[in-house]
Amino acid sequence: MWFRNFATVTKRGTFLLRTFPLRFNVEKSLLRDFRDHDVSIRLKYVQHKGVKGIRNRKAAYESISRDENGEQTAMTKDIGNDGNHDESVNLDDRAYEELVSNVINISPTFLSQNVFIIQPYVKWGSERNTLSTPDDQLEEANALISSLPNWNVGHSIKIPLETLNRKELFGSGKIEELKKLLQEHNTKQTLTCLFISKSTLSFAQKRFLEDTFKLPVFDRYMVVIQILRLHATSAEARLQVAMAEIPYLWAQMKDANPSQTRKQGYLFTDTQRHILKTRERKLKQELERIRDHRKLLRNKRKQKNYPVIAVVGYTNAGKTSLIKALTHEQSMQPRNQLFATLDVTAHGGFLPCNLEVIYMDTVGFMSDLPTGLIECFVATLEDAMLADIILHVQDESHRCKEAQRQHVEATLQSLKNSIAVNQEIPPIINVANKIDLTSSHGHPKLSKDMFYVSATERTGLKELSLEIERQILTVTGRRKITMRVQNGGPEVAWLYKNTAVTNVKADNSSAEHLLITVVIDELAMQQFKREFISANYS
Ligand SMILES: Nc1nc2c(ncn2[C@@H]2O[C@H](COP(=O)(O)OP(=O)(O)OP(=O)(O)O)[C@@H](O)[C@H]2O)c(=O)[nH]1
Ligand SMILES: [Mg+2]
Repeated sequence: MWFRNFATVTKRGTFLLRTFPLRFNVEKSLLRDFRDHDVSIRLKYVQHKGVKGIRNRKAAYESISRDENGEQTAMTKDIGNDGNHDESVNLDDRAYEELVSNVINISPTFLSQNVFIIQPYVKWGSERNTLSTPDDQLEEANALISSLPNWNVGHSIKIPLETLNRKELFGSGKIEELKKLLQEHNTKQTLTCLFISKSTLSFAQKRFLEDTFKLPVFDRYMVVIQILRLHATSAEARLQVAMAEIPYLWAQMKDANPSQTRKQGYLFTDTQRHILKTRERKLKQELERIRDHRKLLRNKRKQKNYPVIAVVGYTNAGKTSLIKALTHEQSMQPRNQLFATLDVTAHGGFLPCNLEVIYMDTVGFMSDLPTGLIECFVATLEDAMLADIILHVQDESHRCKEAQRQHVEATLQSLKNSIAVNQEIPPIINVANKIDLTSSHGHPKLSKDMFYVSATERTGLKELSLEIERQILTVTGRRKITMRVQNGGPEVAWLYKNTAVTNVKADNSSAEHLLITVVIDELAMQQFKREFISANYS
């Protein structure tokens, strides 16, 4: 029979429906059907397993750890990137997905959408955004939508409001205005949804707007979550994105007025709350495990004594492109999309003095995102905050570069407080990228506080590398010194093994000696002195 797919006959001749309470309406009709056929039904809630694949992930991480203890050849593996190629993770959870799609319209499949964007803004008073203009905000809203494949901007407008905190967001006058506008732009019924570019809308606001305009309504949180879901490929990123959804779902559930939601066909049951709680707990445990794993990797890097340079900045500023230009790592893929990078990854490179360093690529920042969303990525940004220096990459060609710079600086400050209370922010080198797109291209400005580069045209990189080197040597207590050593002696092999050899030349005063310039830290210096005390170094 057709219902055999989700029902089994028990020994007592009753049916066990393997279904989920969310489908209760469907089940009720099923019940009627079954009653008509005089069959007794016993409903059974089959407990979903929450975050599936957790055991797989444990095995995956154990295998990563095993790998690390084994033979390692490539530098990238050596410096310990997290399980980016871990395909075994499976976050599929039908019950949860159903809850998500009911509550926040997040679609697991990325259907094409023709979007009407509304950018609300406050003209006067304390709620006014002083950092970016409504046009800039609208441009960012457009970029967010364009970051999703098959999502097009049908039309976009700015709407001035007195406050963003009105219960229904828009007053009745504005609602009528918007209805007319929508009619004008939707004569062929091609618009599929509304995007209100505000960090979050309350459950009530969303339902009210959906009822009024007869279209699904998205806020920034929902759009960003869709982008993050799409771009999250590694185990860690997927867990973080999964975690990022939870506070939003809780907030929506808290918002929902039971009588109103029941009327509209949405009812948050205790079972749903239980699903959410279970998933949240499991995700937290998993992320905690990843955090510990990252700590291990960090300690390993520390033991290897590689200086670490964290590359941070606003999304799309060119962080990945800059690392690619500095390391020549061809496999890196910069993309013209917001939140293209969702993992903190390590990439090996060399400074002009030949010192081997690690560049950490990080998740981009963006303004007007709820803190819950950012907090989920905090663990990965921990690596950045504990680096030796930070490169703050800024898009020099962007109209809102100043607002973006301020936003990143403020976020770094707040990260400092939330991650490591006693930790000072590492020294920051400011990098103005994409100068090929500015009028000063060809005549780059010179400033000691800002390094002007083009990652794609590879201009300004030499000066930047020298500054990185200068700062790295200072903060890590390394020195660049020239030693006079026996030609072919054990000192030469020792120096090649334990230091970065910058230059080697013959000693004009003695054919038996070489002058070797190395970058060496204090510990290695002491060891060298102990082993080759008679060596003549200067
Ligand atoms: N013209 C020009 N384009 C650049 C330059 N640097 C990066 N881009 C482009 O800017 C876009 C974003 O570059 P990414 O390197 O992915 O930027 P990102 O900061 O890593 O972005 P997220 O990972 O999304 O935060 C890509 O299309 C790059 O090709 C540059 O110097 N000049
Ligand atoms: Mg990137």
